[in-house]
Amino acid sequence: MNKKLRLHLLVNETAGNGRAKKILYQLVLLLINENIDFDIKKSTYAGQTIKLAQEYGSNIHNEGEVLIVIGGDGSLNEALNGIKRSSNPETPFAYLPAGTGNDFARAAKLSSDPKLLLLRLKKSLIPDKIDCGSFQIDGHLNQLYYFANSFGIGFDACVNHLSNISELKKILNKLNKGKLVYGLNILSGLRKQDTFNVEIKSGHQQWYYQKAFLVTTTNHPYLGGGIPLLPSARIDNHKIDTVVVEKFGLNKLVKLFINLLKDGSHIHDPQFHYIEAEKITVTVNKKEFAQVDGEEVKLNSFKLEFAVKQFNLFRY
Ligand SMILES: Nc1ncnc2c1ncn2[C@@H]1O[C@H](COP(=O)(O)OP(=O)(O)OP(=O)(O)O)[C@@H](O)[C@H]1O
Repeated sequence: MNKKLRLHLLVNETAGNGRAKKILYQLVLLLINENIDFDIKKSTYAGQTIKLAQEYGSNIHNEGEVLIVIGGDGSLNEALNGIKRSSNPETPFAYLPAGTGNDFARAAKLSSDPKLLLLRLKKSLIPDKIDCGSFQIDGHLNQLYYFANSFGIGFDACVNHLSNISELKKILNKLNKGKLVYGLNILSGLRKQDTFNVEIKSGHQQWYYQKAFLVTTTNHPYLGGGIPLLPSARIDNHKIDTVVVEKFGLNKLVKLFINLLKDGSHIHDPQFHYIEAEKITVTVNKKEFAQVDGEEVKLNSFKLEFAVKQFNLFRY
């Protein structure tokens, strides 16, 4: 017998340039039709989803009560961090992808159809354990942060930065083609991004690269709205992967990009490296562009301790 559902919707209406609003509307119609109790909280500023999810996780809930987060990868990141900071960090939640990139949903094979989510919740309220990454910043070791997708230093973060400030993104977003901006900024990123030294440690092993231009620790294959940087990465193998790519020229970039799209053989290139581990330390002693789950991070240098963790998600 199913428990009576009571759904708490937590929405970033700015996500996906209108997509979150549309999905919220579809879900609400469905809930009214099916006579399912619900309430709605909307984030009114960047960062508020952390607070709202933390409050939710810290309250006691009856069986049948479910938090549903509606938004893009940034909103998912905030909800995950809020739940993990709450007094019940294992609190499960559901996620309806409604952003422009939706990389986590692509990796977890989540649909943005509210009907499918509702069917799942009516069938079972047992959540699934999904990997996420955690990181600590040297000097702030008492605070653990989480990511569902990736933490990137260098090229991908530079492209992410250029895309986020791009006027073109606003226009293309309106045409539902916001993802294109990331592709268009790849060339500008290649010109802008310098190389840097990176030191990586995992267990007793150590690696040192002098001409890195992308260092991304990832929970799954995708970045930038579906680019399969590391096809072998999995969200349920209880490992995270750190990818290091050394600088190369435009000709090689084009060749590698074709291989990446064709069959994933770019990973065999001698300038492409990846390390799979449960724990990994990444050190970059220089200010570089950085992103976590698509949102910009500002740090003057990086000594980051990454680890794989898990969270409870109603997968469907
Ligand atoms: N009311 C708000 N006004 C402005 N920004 C907000 C508001 N609510 C949340 N945000 C911020 O919007 C950021 C981007 O949202 P989100 O990532 O969910 O959507 P997106 O960028 O369209 O999707 P994706 O990251 O999948 O491409 C979030 O990191 C969050 O901090």
